[in-house]
Amino acid sequence: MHLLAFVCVKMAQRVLVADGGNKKTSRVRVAVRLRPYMSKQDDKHEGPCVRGLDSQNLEIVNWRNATETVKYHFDVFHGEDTTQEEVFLSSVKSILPNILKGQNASVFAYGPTGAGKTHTMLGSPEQPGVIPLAVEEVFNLVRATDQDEGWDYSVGMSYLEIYNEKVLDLLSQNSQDLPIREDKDKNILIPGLTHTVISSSCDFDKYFVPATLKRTTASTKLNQRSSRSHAILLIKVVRTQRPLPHRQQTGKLYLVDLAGSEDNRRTGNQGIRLKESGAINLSLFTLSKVVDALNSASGRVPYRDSKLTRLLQDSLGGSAHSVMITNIAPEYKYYFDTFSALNFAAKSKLIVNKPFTRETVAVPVLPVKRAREEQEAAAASGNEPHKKRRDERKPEQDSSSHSAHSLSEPSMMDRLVALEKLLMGCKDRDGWSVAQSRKEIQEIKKKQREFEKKAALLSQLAEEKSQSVSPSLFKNDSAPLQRSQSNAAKLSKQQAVVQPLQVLQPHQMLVKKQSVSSGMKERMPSDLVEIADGKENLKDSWECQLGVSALEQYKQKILHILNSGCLKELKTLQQIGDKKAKLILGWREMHGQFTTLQDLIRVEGMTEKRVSSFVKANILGAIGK
Ligand SMILES: Nc1ncnc2c1ncn2[C@@H]1O[C@H](COP(=O)(O)OP(=O)(O)OP(=O)(O)O)[C@@H](O)[C@H]1O
Repeated sequence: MHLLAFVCVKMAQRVLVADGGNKKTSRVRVAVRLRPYMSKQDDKHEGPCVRGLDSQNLEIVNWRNATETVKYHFDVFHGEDTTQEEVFLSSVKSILPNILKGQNASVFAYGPTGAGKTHTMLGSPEQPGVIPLAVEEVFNLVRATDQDEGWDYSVGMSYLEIYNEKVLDLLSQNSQDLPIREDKDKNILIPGLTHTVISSSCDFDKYFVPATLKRTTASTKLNQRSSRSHAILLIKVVRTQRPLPHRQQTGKLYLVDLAGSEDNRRTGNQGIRLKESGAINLSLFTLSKVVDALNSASGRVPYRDSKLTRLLQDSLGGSAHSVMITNIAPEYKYYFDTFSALNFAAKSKLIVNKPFTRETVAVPVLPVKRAREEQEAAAASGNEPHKKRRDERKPEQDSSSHSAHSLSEPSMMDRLVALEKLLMGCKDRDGWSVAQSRKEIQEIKKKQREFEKKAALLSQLAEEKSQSVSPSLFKNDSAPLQRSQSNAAKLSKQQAVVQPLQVLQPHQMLVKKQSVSSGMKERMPSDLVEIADGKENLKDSWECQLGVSALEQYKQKILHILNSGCLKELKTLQQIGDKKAKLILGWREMHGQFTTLQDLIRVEGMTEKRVSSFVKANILGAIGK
């Protein structure tokens, strides 16, 4: 053999074979699973607030008008009686063959805490969930391949959790926070993450079961064994062709059990639980922003804003065949979480991925090329030169325009970490300058504008869709979905719905006691009045004295600031500090406008009492001015 040829063969490298021309699109498939009704979760015996209509449709009571329902349409609806096997067969099984062809696939469970995500993904020995069933199916598929086609298969696994924004290896004894990197082909890599080759589903259990026991869980008021982290299991199938040039295809399957979105008023979280909850909600908030950005085709998708979205980059708007299973609970105490989860699921089904096969072949390369590729491989594994590492921190899009700022300005991640500190009530304000704050608000406002544009588009689409849906689709012979009659009176008070102020006509009220004195406070005493019908509705008499229309005008003014105010304007409101103003901006970005002041109850940290006090302080403050 010629010496040069020998060197070249010795230097053979696996290079990527692009098949970009074959890219087909694949919409994210969205399934919704309703957990069975649990009477112990319904201490007020109100019955369910949501129910299935058929295999794709469901309805939930409309919180604005309890006599109406809001209907949703998904790829699949799994009712309360659906078995684990049925969920697997109808939502997951069909995407698995793709990973044997070198394509990526992902299944992730989303939903409020206690709604059944872990049950769906993990299950129990008696009722195995998506993870054990999918792993078994992968081995079945490998066994069923035709040996004569000349491919060898190898299956491996990695397993990690994202806990308090740290990536921890569940297959390692002493895991540190692991870095996330992206190679030149946009593959997300975690240098240092354990990859274990497995030969059967029994072999899988050997590693998976003890690792799962290490996952961070804790008891909250809503779930005795609540997952406090996002768990991501990666099953990697590598197939290598026996004859030269040894083509190699790698398919990855991500099985994700997300931590539940949480309302800390109901979970009773405090201390460490509250801190975990802040991290969970922040990453789920970023997930929602990613979905919004993908739907609005707005250019930059904020994948890098949380570790979760960075790792799910390929599943949402990337190259994976993705299935999202949204778990919901039927009891009224989950009502608003269920409503948000359904809205998130509805917008996720608009996302389109572009799956394709990533293949490498062994080809001879010249030493100079090898040197460059080695550099790139080093970059991916984190051992690159200093300059390269700095480049990696650039935002995903438009790197040229950002690079000039990269040295002087903190990254989005840094600012989010600072925001996270604030959300967690940490007093450390280092690196949180006015300029940064302002810049962040600009970004939030920009996102808000995009959101509004998208909301208009979505409502237009929804309208078009509702016109095109045949009436029989929502045909429903069952009795209307309503709260149990015996509790209806109490319930109107528990829902975040304000009774129209007109019902509080002065002639209907009996003044129980009234203080007589002068001055601002005395003009608006907080004495109690009783509604003539003898019900428990007690109202501050300052509201009565103000008159219905004046009161409504003040409320509308406050609502206007809540819906359109920037950070500074929000902070002009009584009882709204920096932290609360940011939470309001965040809520607006996720859910749009507040319909009534009572909607504020849905903002983290706001209780019914705080909302009342906020309304009172602001109206009295405005009158006093
Ligand atoms: N489809 C179902 N059938 C029977 N029981 C269920 C079902 N879904 C959930 N459960 C039960 O409901 C409880 C809460 O479920 P699970 O722990 O899976 O919720 P989760 O969404 O993972 O909550 P978290 O986010 O707090 O971890 C568990 O006791 C679980 O066994």
